[in-house]
Amino acid sequence: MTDLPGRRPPPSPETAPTVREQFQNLRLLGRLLVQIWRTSPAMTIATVVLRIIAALQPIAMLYVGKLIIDEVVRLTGITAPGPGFAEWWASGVLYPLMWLIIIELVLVIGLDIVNRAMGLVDSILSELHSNQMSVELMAHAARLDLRHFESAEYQDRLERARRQAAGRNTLLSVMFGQAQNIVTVATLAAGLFVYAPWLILLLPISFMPAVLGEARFNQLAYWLSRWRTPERRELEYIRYIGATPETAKEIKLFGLGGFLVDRFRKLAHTIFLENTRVARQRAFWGAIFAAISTLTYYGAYGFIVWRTVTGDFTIGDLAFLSGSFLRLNGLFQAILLGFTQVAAQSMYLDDLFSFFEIQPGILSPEAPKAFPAPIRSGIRFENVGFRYPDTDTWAVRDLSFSINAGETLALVGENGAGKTTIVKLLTRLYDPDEGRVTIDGIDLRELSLEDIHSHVGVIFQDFIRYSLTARENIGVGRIEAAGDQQRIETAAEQSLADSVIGKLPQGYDQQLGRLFKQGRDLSGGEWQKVAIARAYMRSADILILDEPTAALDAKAEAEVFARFKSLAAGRTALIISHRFSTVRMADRILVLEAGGILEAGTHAELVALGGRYAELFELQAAGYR
Ligand SMILES: Nc1ncnc2c1ncn2[C@@H]1O[C@H](COP(=O)(O)OP(=O)(O)OP(=O)(O)O)[C@@H](O)[C@H]1O
Repeated sequence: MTDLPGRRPPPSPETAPTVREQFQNLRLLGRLLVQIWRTSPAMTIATVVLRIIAALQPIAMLYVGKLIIDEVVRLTGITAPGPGFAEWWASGVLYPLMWLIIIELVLVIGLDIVNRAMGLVDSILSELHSNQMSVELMAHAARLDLRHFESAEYQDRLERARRQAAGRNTLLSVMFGQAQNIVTVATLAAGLFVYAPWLILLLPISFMPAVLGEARFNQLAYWLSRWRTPERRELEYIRYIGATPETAKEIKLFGLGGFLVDRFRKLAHTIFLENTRVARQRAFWGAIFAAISTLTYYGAYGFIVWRTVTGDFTIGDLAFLSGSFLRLNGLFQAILLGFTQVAAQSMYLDDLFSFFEIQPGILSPEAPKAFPAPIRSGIRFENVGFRYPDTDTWAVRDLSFSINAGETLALVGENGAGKTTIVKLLTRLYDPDEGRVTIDGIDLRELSLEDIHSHVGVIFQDFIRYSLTARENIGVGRIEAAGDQQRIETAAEQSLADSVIGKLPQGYDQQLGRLFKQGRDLSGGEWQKVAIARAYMRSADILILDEPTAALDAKAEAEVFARFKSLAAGRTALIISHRFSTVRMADRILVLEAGGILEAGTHAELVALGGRYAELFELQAAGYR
């Protein structure tokens, strides 16, 4: 289907859910209704009441219409009270007709008012609901594990759920409109039943084929769209890398603009072709099914006309019955369309609700132990083994070491040796598959996550450059203290970010990043100083710096670490760095290789050992000679 590498063929209809499964999806509407009710009970009641009023209007109109016609027919049969309108009026025979016309007028004006009020209530309710959904979605996503965010499958589900949260606005009015139409149909059908019961039987014949046909196409369209989620995310991604300040430099210099446009065009076109194929089939079968229902209508119409000719029905009855049959037919079309929309959208609702069913696996225990502050003995990794989900190689295995209380430990090792993984295990972003990590003998899994996070200050190598003000960029390190200027300034001094902020035209109020107007970008090293200040916002017992100084110049790094050492005095600290000038300042150094420990000791001991550390140190030192 596509000439792009690695692309999958579209799904075959056999793998798609059956019509029955699709009907089952309708039960999700119940959940949706509960949510809508929760959004605003008053608005929900208002829309229901308005719709009941609107639903009864058609039968009332038709019946008044019938009475008017019958009255006119009756009046044509009586002896005229006089030649002019004045005589007719004075005789009083026109009064019933006048009242009937006034009632019809009130019904028409009333419906208009009800419809407008309904539109207003629906639009308010659906916006409120959509906002609430987005908030609940963000809140739920925030509870999930890092594992979820690092998996493509989860990203697909999140993307589908997001689309649903934002795009389900019409579902609400369609669903309520459906209920309204069904009430109208019931009243009209009851009227029809009184005159010609078996006509009712014709109705299902006229609309069933269309319902089933539409249901099938909906499900195809849904399946296609679901199947294409990875491609849609890829489209988003291509669009993103093609037009952001972060990527512009490289895209321009490598001349990748054309390549990206081409890739986007091909992918978008493939999706377009598949969608139009379904749309074309749907249009064709839709026309056939519509013709079936029209034929049925005219069959019934012929029957009613015949019964009127034979005198079984009055002219008013004819108007009432043909009008109500015509409306029923129109309503069935509307219900059909609404049903297909509701059924289609309820499938998408599954995407939304099933996202809420994803549960985090890393949770605080029911009765967490108290965090051992201050730490007395230290942190221990005991035979720790860990594999990333969906991989079969161990990122770390049989790992045992300790970081003594108050000690600064450095981790060194080649790329992929497992350094960042150790940090993720130590902060319980992941749980080990084997062994355990303890603080003062307490397994991390016995502590509350909040405690762990508030006692550990971490800055990762891929820290976030928040497009917020300088103050907020530091304040987010301890969100409860984000308004504490004194604390922010102290953290900035400790990380040397104060000199960076001092040079900004608006100081701490300066918007950083290039995303927003008046934003000011910083150099890589300057961003790092700001990020390190975030770690200092916490009076954390454990400080972790995962290669945060890579972009700092040599002088700045020496200074940052001198401060780090003095601040870390008494605190337990872990640093990861590829620079030996930094590493040698640590109290003890672990050399990692392929997820295990190769060597351990102080700088002097390791150099004396003449092993891997000595070799790597020598290599780097030689570069400076
Ligand atoms: N989210 C992930 N999913 C699957 N594998 C991963 C993931 N993150 C890391 N790995 C793998 O786990 C191993 C250890 O990675 P880790 O990030 O701990 O290395 P590191 O020592 O910090 O490397 P670097 O010096 O490059 O930062 C590597 O083989 C890596 O490919």
